[in-house]
Amino acid sequence: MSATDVFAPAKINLTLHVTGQRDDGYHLLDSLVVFAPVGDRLRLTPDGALSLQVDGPEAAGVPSDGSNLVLRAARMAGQESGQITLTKQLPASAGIGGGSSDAAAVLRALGRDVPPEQIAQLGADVPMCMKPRPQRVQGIGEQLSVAAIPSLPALLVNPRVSVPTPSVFKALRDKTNPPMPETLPKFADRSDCIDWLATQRNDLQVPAMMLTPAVGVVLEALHTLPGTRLARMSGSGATCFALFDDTEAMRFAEISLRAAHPDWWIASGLLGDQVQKSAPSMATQEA
Ligand SMILES: C[C@@](CO)(OP(=O)(O)O)[C@H](O)COP(=O)(O)OP(=O)(O)OC[C@H]1O[C@@H](n2ccc(N)nc2=O)[C@H](O)[C@@H]1O
Ligand SMILES: Nc1ncnc2c1ncn2[C@@H]1O[C@H](COP(=O)(O)OP(=O)(O)O)[C@@H](O)[C@H]1O
Repeated sequence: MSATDVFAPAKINLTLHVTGQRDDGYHLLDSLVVFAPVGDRLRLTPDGALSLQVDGPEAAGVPSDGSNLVLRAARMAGQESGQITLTKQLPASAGIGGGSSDAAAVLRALGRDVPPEQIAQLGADVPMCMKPRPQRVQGIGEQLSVAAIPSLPALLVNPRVSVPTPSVFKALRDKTNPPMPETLPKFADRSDCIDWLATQRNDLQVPAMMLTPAVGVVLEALHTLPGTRLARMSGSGATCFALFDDTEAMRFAEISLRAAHPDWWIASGLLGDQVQKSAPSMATQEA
């Protein structure tokens, strides 16, 4: 039998409003999420007992045992056989949901009906990664509604410092912040969308910068690039994104950033575009 290849795109929180906290400690969110054409790749081969091999430029430190979300998702779907190779292109613990997107990609590839409540047990980010398209995410990550977002030329930048999500939530002082408007605006065009995004927030950005000063260094570098319209952190960090008016401005800024910071993980491409299953167009560079 032949192998199945799946693409697990990076998740970007264009906004991330923390609007409350549940009794169990989980935080209520209101977030606009898009996906990028950069991501991990998975190959599922149907022979032998269920096993996982992790390779690729970002594999270091990613577990290949039963704690990997890929194996947890496969077992949850009732899969007992087959070799899975996970090629990590996304840095781990980076606020771009790498592990969650990997888990969702396996569930998509296996095509079994797993109840949404079970999928959410893999992680708050996994439900939104099941259908990688622009969406508004509420609750603790389980309430999803499709959103209309124009494609956004972006740089994604990680200073190669991992940030544990629980510590960032813990460091957030005010847990109850305003949500996004009940009805999202209808964007006339890309520029209109970026203008509106600039009025919104990532409430985890300040606590992440306090815990990890490198986040502030990245944001400063992105703000000073030519053509940056908006720079913000994604998720709990440390990956940040910068948005541009067009792909030319994005590429120009990318060249300058790569020259200044050859040690950072940098990717570029159109966020929110229909993510291609097998032919991602985002360029990445290894350190
Ligand atoms: C912050 C976000 C925003 O999209 O992204 P990342 O930074 O992980 O990419 C997510 O909510 C993260 O989702 P995920 O990383 O899957 O979370 P989980 O594994 O379920 O939870 C990790 C820890 O984050 C905290 N957590 C997570 C989600 C949430 N709504 N409230 C929380 O307080 C809890 O401390 C939890 O123990
Ligand atoms: N497939 C996977 N890819 C990356 N990390 C994984 C995976 N499975 C489990 N993990 C563990 O999950 C943690 C969070 O990883 P990740 O999903 O990349 O974080 P984030 O959502 O912040 O980007 C890592 O520290 C790693 O130990």
